[in-house]
Amino acid sequence: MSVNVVTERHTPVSVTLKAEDVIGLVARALRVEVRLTPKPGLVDTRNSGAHRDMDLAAFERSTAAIAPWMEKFFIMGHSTAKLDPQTVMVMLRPPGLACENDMLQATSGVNTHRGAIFAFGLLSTAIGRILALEEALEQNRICDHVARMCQHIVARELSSDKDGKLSKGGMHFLHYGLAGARGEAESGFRTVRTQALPVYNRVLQECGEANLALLQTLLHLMAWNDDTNLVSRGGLEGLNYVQQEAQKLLWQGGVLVEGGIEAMQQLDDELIARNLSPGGSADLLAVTWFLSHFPSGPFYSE
Ligand SMILES: CC(C)(COP(=O)(O)OP(=O)(O)OC[C@H]1O[C@@H](n2cnc3c(N)ncnc32)[C@H](O)[C@@H]1O)[C@@H](O)C(=O)NCCC(=O)NCCS
Ligand SMILES: Nc1ncnc2c1ncn2[C@@H]1O[C@H](COP(=O)(O)OP(=O)(O)OP(=O)(O)O)[C@@H](O)[C@H]1O
Repeated sequence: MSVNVVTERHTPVSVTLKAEDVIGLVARALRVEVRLTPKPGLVDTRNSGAHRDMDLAAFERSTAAIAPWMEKFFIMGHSTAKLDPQTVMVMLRPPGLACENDMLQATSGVNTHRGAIFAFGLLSTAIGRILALEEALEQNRICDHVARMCQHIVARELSSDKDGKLSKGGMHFLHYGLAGARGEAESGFRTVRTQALPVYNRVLQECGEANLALLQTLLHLMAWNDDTNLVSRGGLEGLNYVQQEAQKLLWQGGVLVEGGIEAMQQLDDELIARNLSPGGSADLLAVTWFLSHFPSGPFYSE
């Protein structure tokens, strides 16, 4: 199957998308995200953000360990294309957990990419499914297939207290109605489609610098994404603080004005001091970069 894939410079090139292309694109998305600097509270080339147990090298090892799994997700999506999408979701759990396990092996037990594995496992499966169904490989269609696979996942996994105790994600949902990574996937990455991709495309077109476009997109994600990582670390107060600070910076022009990069560095220092890390927004930034390589296509209602 031949599709138009857009490079960083947004030059459309015609390629044949195979499993190894998906592995390569996911690995690049994770590396582009972690190396982007300065990211407030997150691991980057400037520092390890608010994380005492991980660094850039751990992210590199983790990326190398999880990228090959994307082929398995892709093949699984391809070979189960005739099955009901919610059945596919059930089948994804064992390889999803095995991939998490490989990540933990590579990082000596540190969670570098749990959220990212969830998002990219679903995206790789959706791409395999779309190719098997001979449908168009477009952003909105890929997200629509993710949404269908994840239908009812929030209600099923976050509303019930299994064995009488709620998970961390379950607590966030019960106390604050925040559905985290599952909610974003069930909505077909709504925050990415409606906030992040439009900002990324606009800034890239206006200034032609991918790094600036990514940093400005990260600020938008931090301003509007209900990141449960921040709630885990700083409660609702921590989430509100990061959203308000990111909104303030955006009002001043974000990284696109003079002094914008220095302001990001200051926010980085602030988040480190408060032990806050917007890991969910970092995951969605990588998803944005990944999806930007596909044509948008028409919108599908849920
Ligand atoms: C859903 C997962 C991520 C469970 O995690 P948890 O209960 O801790 O959920 P929670 O939403 O709190 O956060 C997990 C991670 O998601 C990311 N995240 C947090 N908030 C958001 C958000 N709003 N949007 C996107 N990502 C987010 C962060 O990186 C965070 O560390 C996942 O580990 C899981 O269910 N694994 C089982 C394997 C599986 O079913 N895989 C199938 C697809 S591969
Ligand atoms: N550059 C990055 N720096 C830090 N976290 C990131 C980065 N990119 C993505 N993340 C996401 O952030 C999550 C890790 O955050 P965190 O360490 O707060 O989670 P945790 O293991 O649940 O918490 P804790 O460290 O308090 O036990 C991962 O799931 C990962 O997907």
